[in-house]
Amino acid sequence: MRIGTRGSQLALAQAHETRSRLMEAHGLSEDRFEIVVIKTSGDMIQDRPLSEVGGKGLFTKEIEVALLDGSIDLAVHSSKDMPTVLPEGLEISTFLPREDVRDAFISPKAATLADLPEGAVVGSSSLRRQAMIRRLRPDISVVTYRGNLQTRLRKLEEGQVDATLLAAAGLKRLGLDEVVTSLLETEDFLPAVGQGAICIETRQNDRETLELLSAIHDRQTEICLLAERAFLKELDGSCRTPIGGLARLEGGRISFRGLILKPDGSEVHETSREGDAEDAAALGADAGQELKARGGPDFFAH
Ligand SMILES: NCc1[nH]cc(CCC(=O)O)c1CC(=O)O
Repeated sequence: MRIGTRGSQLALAQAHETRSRLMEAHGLSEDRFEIVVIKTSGDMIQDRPLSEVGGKGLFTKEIEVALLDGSIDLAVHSSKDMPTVLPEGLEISTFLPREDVRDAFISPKAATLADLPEGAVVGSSSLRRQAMIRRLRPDISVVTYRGNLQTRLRKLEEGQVDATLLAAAGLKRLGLDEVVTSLLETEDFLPAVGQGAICIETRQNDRETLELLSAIHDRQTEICLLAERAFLKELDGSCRTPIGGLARLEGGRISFRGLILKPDGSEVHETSREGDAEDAAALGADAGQELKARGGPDFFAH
């Protein structure tokens, strides 16, 4: 079985986690799996914010080509990086149990975002994080900041910025939890849709692979992601719109919160829904439609 992945350290950690879970679930040895590293356009472009190049899909296209032509059998992704519309013939069939969904605050200068001194510089490449920071701390200057996790942490150490925000889940998977200064609670700082959830993309009707994967699938995560991705799909018009969304499942009930922001943080529209787990997708879509209407056309125009 061939497992396709990007070559970043985070992507490799996620591919290894998937392989370990498959080995354990089925009592298979490591040599039954080959990890195939695929370079994507997103990996090759390092000098510009991805939102300027075309955003989502940049980390998946080449991998999806490999899935479709049969050179890999499954592809491991961060749900957060997945477009809401997939190529014909492919599907997200599997979600692993979700990691911590929160954003982590990392700084040698302050314990929390609120404690940063006036005029501090925060590095982030995420439009959502940039807009949320500007909304909470209009005095802070936000600079665009790309590169892999290790590069970003080094820039922080070198003092090029005073703080940065990264997904707690990615840091955990890399064994870098100890760099986290504090965690941003989701009440104040809503994560990206899909944050913390590894998903697996497969060919539709590839029975053998789907059967193998069903043993490691997490239904709870799938339900939450159904709501979040349906929400995102309604708003997807522009990848330059900062969007946050999070669903939680408890006792068969789903609760969802979503928001859209202006990039400068000057305007925000937030909504929430509660309902039956069975209605996850409809509930997310409904929340997305509400925010789309409230934001109006100019909210999404750039
Ligand atoms: N866009 C990059 C990306 N895609 C997924 C993660 C973290 C892992 C996850 O959310 O599952 C990250 C890095 C980050 O946002 O800090």
